[in-house]
Amino acid sequence: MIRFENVGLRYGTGTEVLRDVSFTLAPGSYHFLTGASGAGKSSLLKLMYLAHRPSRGLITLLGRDVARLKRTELPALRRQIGVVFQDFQLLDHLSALDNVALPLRMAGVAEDDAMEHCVEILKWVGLGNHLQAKPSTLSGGQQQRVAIARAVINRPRLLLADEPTGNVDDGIGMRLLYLFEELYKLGTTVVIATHNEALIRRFDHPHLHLDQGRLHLLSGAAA
Ligand SMILES: Nc1ncnc2c1ncn2[C@@H]1O[C@H](COP(=O)(O)OP(=O)(O)OP(=O)(O)O)[C@@H](O)[C@H]1O
Repeated sequence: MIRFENVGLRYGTGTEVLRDVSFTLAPGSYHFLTGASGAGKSSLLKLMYLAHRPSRGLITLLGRDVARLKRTELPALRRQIGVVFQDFQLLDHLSALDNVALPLRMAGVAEDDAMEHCVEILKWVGLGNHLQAKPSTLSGGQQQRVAIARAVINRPRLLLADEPTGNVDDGIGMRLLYLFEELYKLGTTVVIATHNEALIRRFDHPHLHLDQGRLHLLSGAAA
């Protein structure tokens, strides 16, 4: 699913923020991505989404060597990936419901089915009373949940989420993790960056742990 070999990333002329990162994620695996603030978690997720190119090393994503990928091939690859980054990238002229429906409409899903599914998922993330709200009228935590609903709605092959429980209380955080768990059970490969030790202790998944730009794989029980 994802293979990194001796990957390094530097921004501009600065020092490397990721160094000699090597790992393989099997299809259908679930990993938490942990590490102190500034350790490089967001940078690693952005490499996995091809929002950044590595300064060195090899990345294979969904069976494709990223270095050989043409720019025109990028959108089709990204449509197989659900992402929740820290800036939620919602479309402000659309309602919460229409933001979540976007991936389904792009995939040609029948409108009635799409609506039913979107309403259901927005209710699950606690936004049943905000279906028609524009993102700018929602709180940060609510916008984050719209972004999460949009990322999971079409059962992506790969789900990447950056601090998805960062702006919500523990009850909603647990619901979100159950949502990711459901997706994982359906075969999605999941990588969740988080600081929330209390929540992730409830789920026994291995950790990709970043420490000063270097990656260590920790088993769920040891993490
Ligand atoms: N666009 C950028 N330009 C320059 N430096 C950057 C950029 N993005 C991140 N960095 C630097 O890269 C390092 C890793 O940042 P990153 O955001 O990946 O860490 P993080 O582990 O996600 O942190 P946090 O938990 O606080 O979100 C930091 O030193 C940061 O200052």
